[in-house]
Amino acid sequence: MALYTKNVSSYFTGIPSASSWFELYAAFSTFMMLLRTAINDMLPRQLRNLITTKLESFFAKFQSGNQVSLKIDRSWDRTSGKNRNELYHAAHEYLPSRINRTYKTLKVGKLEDCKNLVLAVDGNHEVVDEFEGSKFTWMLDEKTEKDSSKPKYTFILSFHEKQREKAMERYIPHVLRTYEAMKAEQKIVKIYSRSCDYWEQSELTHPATFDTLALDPELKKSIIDDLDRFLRRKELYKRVGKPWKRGYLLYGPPGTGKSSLVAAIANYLKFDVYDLELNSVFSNSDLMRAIRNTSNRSIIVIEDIDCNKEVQPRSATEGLSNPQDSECDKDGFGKGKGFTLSGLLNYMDGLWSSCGEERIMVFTTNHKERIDGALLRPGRMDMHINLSFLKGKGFRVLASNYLGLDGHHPLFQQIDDLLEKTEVTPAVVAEHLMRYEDPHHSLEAIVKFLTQMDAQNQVELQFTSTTTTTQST
Ligand SMILES: Nc1ncnc2c1ncn2[C@@H]1O[C@H](COP(=O)(O)OP(=O)(O)OP(=O)(O)O)[C@@H](O)[C@H]1O
Repeated sequence: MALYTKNVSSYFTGIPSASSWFELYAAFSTFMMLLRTAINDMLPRQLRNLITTKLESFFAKFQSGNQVSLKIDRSWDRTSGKNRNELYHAAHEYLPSRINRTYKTLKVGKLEDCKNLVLAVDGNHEVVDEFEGSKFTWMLDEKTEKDSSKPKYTFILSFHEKQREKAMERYIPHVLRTYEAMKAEQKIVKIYSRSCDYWEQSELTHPATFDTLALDPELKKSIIDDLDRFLRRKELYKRVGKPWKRGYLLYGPPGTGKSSLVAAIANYLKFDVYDLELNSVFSNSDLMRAIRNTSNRSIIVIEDIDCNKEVQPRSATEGLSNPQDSECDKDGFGKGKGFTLSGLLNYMDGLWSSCGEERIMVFTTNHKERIDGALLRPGRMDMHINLSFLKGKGFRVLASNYLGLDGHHPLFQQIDDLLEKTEVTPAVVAEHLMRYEDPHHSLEAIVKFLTQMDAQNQVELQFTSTTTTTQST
């Protein structure tokens, strides 16, 4: 025991004092600072980066056994009909914004219909993203399967298994949130059109806004108010058990601004636009898949709905359907035997409530009277917006847009009077306003054009009344 006590005390007497430790620490810190400065001064940055990368990949080899890999396919499940994988699209947009020194090759392009350069992750190279002190490695994998000519894209997300919880609960939600924020911040409004079974996206470049639309100011205000109210009412829709969606019917002659209004709504709400051509839909299940694969906060546009025989008044198409079609109509969606009005109605009524929120559905037509009454009722088309011929107040907007005339002009009154007497679309007047650079010349040309139209109308009117009188005598 005595021996043990002696040994222990001699052991403690060998330990340096606290001040010695501090001296040692200070010397070590100074040495490290000098070393770091020397390395920074003597080695070029590229060489330093190379050394760091090599060291990282060297140590990574020893950790690969603990790596977890997640596969993020572009399509989730083709058979279920809900195949758009939001996480894939989020990664696609998010990763180019995280390019750092570990990223060596990058796809850069300038698309015809996009304003900015587009960046994309190149297959074969990793992108390492740091989040809360942990590394998450992404890789884009491209495979072409035997029975398909189209390549299949998959993102592989790898991380240390210790980070599993962080990845699932914080990192992936962070990627999705960042993607949503980027979309809102960068104001990238997309337009999607269908190609085969996919929605192909491009940037919506249509510059129309509510400011540039030549519309009656009261109508314009009522549309904006309706949109704002719709956005505010999430809770109300939930409380009353209605799907959070709104349907608009835009009707009026060609060239009165139906497509421009869709673009103005999209630019105002920052909602993506899905341009659904019913002629490319071959069955109810096809229609269901197309609508289900649209994202939240979007506008689904079905243009020229009267041109699709399927949505004309049912009396007009009664003779066309075959027994198989009516069989598949019972549930609204058949087994691919033809697309029907009831398929569309069913979808609008209830089914889409279970998949997605904040949807706006816009139908456009030049002939409202040709549309089946069932489609027109509130709940399906909540607001009917008549886009008509140009009148004085609308003309002021065009004069401001095209000629920069914001105040008064002596010819305005004459133009207003002529517009009251003629039926001319904003598209035609806009076309005339483009012809001259001088505003006064432009307005004179408009006066001349409208006067001619008015005179022609008078002649036609006279001719019609003469013919009617002759017939009756
Ligand atoms: N109300 C409007 N305000 C401003 N510009 C308009 C308006 N209407 C038409 N225009 C001009 O005319 C062009 C064509 O208009 P737009 O395509 O929006 O009409 P539309 O009603 O959708 O026509 P269609 O029925 O043939 O598809 C627009 O690009 C725009 O320049």
